[in-house]
Amino acid sequence: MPLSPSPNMLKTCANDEEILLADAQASDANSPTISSAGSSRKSLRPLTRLLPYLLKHKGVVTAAVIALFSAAVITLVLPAAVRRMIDFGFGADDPALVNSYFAVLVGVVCALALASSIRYFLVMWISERVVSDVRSDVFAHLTRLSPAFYDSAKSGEILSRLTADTTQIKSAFGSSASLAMRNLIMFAGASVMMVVTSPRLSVIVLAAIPVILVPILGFGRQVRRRSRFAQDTLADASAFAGEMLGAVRTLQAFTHERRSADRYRAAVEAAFQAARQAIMARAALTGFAIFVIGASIVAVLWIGASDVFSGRITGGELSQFLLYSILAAGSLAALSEVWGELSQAAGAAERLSELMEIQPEISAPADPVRLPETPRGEISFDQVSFAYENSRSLPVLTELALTVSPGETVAVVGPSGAGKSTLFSLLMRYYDPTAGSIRLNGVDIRQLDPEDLRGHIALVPQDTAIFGASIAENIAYGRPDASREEIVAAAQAALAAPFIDTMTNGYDTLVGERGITLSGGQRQRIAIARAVLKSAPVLLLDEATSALDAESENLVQQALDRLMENRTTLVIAHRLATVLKADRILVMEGGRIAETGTHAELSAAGGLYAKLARLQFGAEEELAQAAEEEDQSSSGTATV
Ligand SMILES: Nc1ncnc2c1ncn2[C@@H]1O[C@H](COP(=O)(O)OP(=O)(O)OP(=O)(O)O)[C@@H](O)[C@H]1O
Repeated sequence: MPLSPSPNMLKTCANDEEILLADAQASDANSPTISSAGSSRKSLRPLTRLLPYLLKHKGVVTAAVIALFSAAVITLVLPAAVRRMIDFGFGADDPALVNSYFAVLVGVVCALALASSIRYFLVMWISERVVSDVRSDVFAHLTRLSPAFYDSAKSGEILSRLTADTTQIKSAFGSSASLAMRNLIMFAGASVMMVVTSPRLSVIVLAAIPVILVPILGFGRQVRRRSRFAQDTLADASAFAGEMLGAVRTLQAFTHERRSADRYRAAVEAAFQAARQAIMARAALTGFAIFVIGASIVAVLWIGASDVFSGRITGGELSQFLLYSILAAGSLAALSEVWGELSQAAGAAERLSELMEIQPEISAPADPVRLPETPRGEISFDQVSFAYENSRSLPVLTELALTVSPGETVAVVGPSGAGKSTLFSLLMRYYDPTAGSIRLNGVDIRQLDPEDLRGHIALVPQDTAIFGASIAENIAYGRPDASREEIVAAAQAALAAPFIDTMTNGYDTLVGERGITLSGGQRQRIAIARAVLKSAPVLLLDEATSALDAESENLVQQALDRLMENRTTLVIAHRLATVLKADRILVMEGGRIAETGTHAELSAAGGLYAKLARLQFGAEEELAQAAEEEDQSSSGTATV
C-alpha cells in the first residue's frame, strides 16, 4: 500500500488550467473502474439512474408530488386574492367585504401551511429512504466484487464515495429536487398569470429572462467543475487519512505525525481552494441574478405606475402583477441555486452507478454444480498457469500440476515470492487461472458457486483479520449461526479459551479495531477457532511464526494439529514440526513445483529443499537436538 498521497492530492490550484489539468489527473489516478467520463457529467441525466429507487415507493412519491403541486398552486392564488381585495374590497369601500376576503386569505394560508408541511415530510422521507437503499445496495455490491478489483482500487476512496456521494444524492432528493420542482411550477404558473394580468408589462419581465439564464448556464459549468475537483481531492485525502490512521503505530514509530498532518492539510487546502472558487462563481452568479431581477422589477413598477395613472390598469392589477413577477423572479433565482446542487448530485449518482456497473470477475455460473454436503476434499491442479492482472507479463504460476488426496496433509515450502499464497488464492477462487483448471472432488471449481466452494474450505491466514466486535462474534465469523456452546467449544479446541477466560468480560470482551488489543498468538488462535467452527473438509493454513514466542507457538501448533485431523490440508509451512508431520512436502520455486517428497527424502536429495531447510529450519533443528541431548544427560544423571 502506498504510504504517500497521490500527486493530484497535493496539488494546490492557482488558476483555471491547473484545475482542469488536476481534474483530469484525478480521474486518471483513480482506478479506471471508478473514474468517469467527464462529458456526461454536464447533464442531470445520471440522476435518472436513481429512478428505480423512487419507483419502489410510487405511492409516497405521488403523494409528495400532489402536496408539492398543491403548495405551489395555493401560493399562486395569493396574488389574485390580494388584487380582488384591493380592487373590490377597498375600491367598494365595504369593510364587511374586506373582512370576508381576509377570512378567505387565512384559509388559503392554512391550506398552504398544511400542504407545505406534508410536502416537507414526504420529500425528506423519500430522500432518506432512497439514500439508505442506495448505500445498502452499493455496499452489498462492493462486498461481491472480486479481490482483483481491490488490487488496484483504493478502499478509502471508495468509502468516501459511499458516504460523500450518497450524502449529495440525499440533499438532491430532499431539498434540491423538491425546490426545483416547486420553483418550476411556480415559475410557469406565475409567468402565465403575469401574461394574463398584463401582457404589456410581461414583455419587459420576460425579456430579462434570457439575460439571466445564459450566464447561469455558463457559471453553472464552472461551479460543477470546481466542485468536482474539490470532491476528488477530498476523496483522495480521505483515502490517505484512512491508510495513515489504520497504521498509526507505524506512523508514530517513524515519527511521521507532522509530515502526514502536513500532507493531509495540503490536500484539504487544495479542496478548500477549489471549493472557494466554486463558491465565488456561485456568489457572483447570485449577485448578478438578483441585480437583473431587481432591476426589471423596478422597471415594471415604474412603467406600471404610469399605466395606473393613465387608467390602463387598476391598482389591484398592478399589485397582482408585481406579486407574480416577484414569485417568478424568486423561483428563477432559486432554480439557479438548485441547478448547481442537482448537477453535483448528478455527478455523484454517475460515480455510484459506475461502481454498481462493475461486474465481479468471479461469479457463479448460471447453473452451478452443487458439492455434496460432505465432500471428501480431493484437490487437483491441472496444468495451472496464472498471472496477476496488473502484471500480466509476469507469470506467477506456470503449468502447475498437483493432486492432494482426501485427508492428506501437504506442506508447501519455497522462497518468498514463489507463489505459495497465490496457490491458496486460486483455490479459494479469488482469481481464475489464465490456463488449466482446478478441481475439488473432480469438479472444476469454475462450475461451482463461489459461496459453495468457499463454504467447503477453512482458511487460517497468516495475517488474521479481527473485527472491532466481541471475542464471541469474532469466533462466530466462522459460522454466524453458531450457539454460544459451540463458540466456547471451538475456542477450547483452538486453545484460545484460557486467555479468553482471563479477560474481564470473557467472550463478550470487545477487542479494538483490527483486534489491536490482542497479541499475535491470540489473534491466530481466534483464527483457528473460526476454522474449527467452520468445520470444512479442506483446510488452508498459512502458518506464521514471526509473531509468536515459543510458548504461544507451541499452543498454536497443538491447536493446528487438532484442526488438521481428518481434513485435507494444504499448509504453507514455516515450522520444521509441520513439514515433519506432513504426508508430502511440495517445494515451489518461481511458480513451479521444484521438488516433492518427505523431509527425509528431500533432505537426502540435497536440492532446493535441503538448502531451504538448512536456512529456515536449521536453527530449530539444532535447538531440538540440543534439547534432546540435555534430556538425555539429565535422565542419565538421575539414574546414576
Ligand atoms: N495481488 C497481487 N497483484 C499483483 N501481484 C501479486 C499480488 N499478490 C502477489 N503478487 C506477486 O505474485 C508473486 C507471488 O506472490 P505470493 O504471495 O504468492 O508468494 P509467496 O510464495 O506466498 O511469498 P511469501 O512467502 O513471501 O508470502 C510475487 O512476485 C508477488 O509480488
